[in-house]
Amino acid sequence: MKVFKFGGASVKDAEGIRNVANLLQTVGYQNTCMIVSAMGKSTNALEEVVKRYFDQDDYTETINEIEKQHIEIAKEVFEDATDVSNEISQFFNDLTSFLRRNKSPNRSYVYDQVVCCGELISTKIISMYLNSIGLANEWLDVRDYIKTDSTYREGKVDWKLTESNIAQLPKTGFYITQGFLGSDPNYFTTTLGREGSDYSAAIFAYCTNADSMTIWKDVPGVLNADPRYFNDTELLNHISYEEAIELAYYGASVIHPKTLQPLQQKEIPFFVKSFINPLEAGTAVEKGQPLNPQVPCFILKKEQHLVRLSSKDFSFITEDKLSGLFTKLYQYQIKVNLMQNSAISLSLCLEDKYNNLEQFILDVEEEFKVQVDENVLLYTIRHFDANSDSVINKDKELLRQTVRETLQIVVKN
Ligand SMILES: Nc1ncnc2c1ncn2[C@@H]1O[C@H](COP(=O)(O)OP(=O)(O)O)[C@@H](O)[C@H]1O
Ligand SMILES: N[C@@H](CC(=O)OP(=O)(O)O)C(=O)O
Repeated sequence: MKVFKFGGASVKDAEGIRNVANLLQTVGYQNTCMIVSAMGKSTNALEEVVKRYFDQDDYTETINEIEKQHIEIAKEVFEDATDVSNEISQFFNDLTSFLRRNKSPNRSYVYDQVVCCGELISTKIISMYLNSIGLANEWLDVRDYIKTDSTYREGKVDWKLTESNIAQLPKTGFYITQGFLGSDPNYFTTTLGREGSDYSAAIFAYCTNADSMTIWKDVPGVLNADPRYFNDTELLNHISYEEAIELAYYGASVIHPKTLQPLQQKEIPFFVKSFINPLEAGTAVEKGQPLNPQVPCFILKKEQHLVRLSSKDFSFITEDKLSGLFTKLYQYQIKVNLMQNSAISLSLCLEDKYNNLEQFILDVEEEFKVQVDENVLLYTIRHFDANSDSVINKDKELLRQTVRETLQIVVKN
């Protein structure tokens, strides 16, 4: 069994869907489990529905717009789109009636019940389309396979149950299922964190003992920097699991950070390839492979906040104070991407996905003097060399830290 993952960019429109069909015919699709994300940016659009619902704004227009976009794509790829359009409309009717019936004030729970539509619909359209052109496949509801706890928006996988569910699948066949989704013990939908479809693919690869896993991207593979922000990027032909984990952890968004660990555990060969040129080798991630070519790798994380905490009374920032601060950061779901301390101050480069920073600051400013630089940039350079500095505009450098082969620099935006 091999596992393929197609992200939103690969299936964003009719041309993308046709390209996926051609790709499958070119590289083969027998004994394959194919994990697919929502089309294009539909998860963002569904997030808007949730926002409107809780803001008590009209959300039906937004739902109608998303439904229309999917039906238009379906009409472009199917000769007769009646059946698929009915299926699509059914999903949106169910979504609207869920929102009308819902009494739960739990935003994260509602979020998961709403945004799951993106993946459910994209896989339905693609599965029906591939069947219609002779690529016989079976559509699976991933919520029958990937089981999680009830941490909505960040479901924690119950590996034992998930493994035994996926073990029921015959190892031959061509399956199409959703990335990003799971279900909790009550069969309510959960999601695995934004951009979590790479991780879903790794879960399937792990649980099927896959021969390989390939994620198909709009880039030739893993590059030594994100081509959106850096010029003259180079393709990394081979990297080790460890290197890939480090790159993903520091923010190379081409691979979701949770993806590598399950693959590494079973040493499943992992490829990142271009869905535009599927026969090109891309990047191979394998055990013990040295970085090839040996070049510095640049990672940019945007929307960071640099927070400097210093004691008001000149007392040392000791372990007990650090422990209190980190407990609060954990409670507010604020991620620490870099820290540096001195006797009486602590600098933290933070990511505030859930908009809790203001609350955190209010909570600590009785004890600490707090200075904040909002919306700063964090650059990480793995395997930096003497020339690496010149790549980054450091006019407004705020912080610099070197740990072995990794240099990190925080700059003003
Ligand atoms: N080191 C890197 N190498 C290649 N692409 C990168 C890297 N870092 C970030 N990216 C970005 O990742 C994008 C592909 O990942 P993503 O958008 O998550 O794909 P999908 O959602 O389709 O799975 C590329 O378009 C590129 O801009
Ligand atoms: N659709 C989800 C899950 C995902 O992984 O998408 P993509 O593969 O397009 O990054 C999201 O946008 O977060």
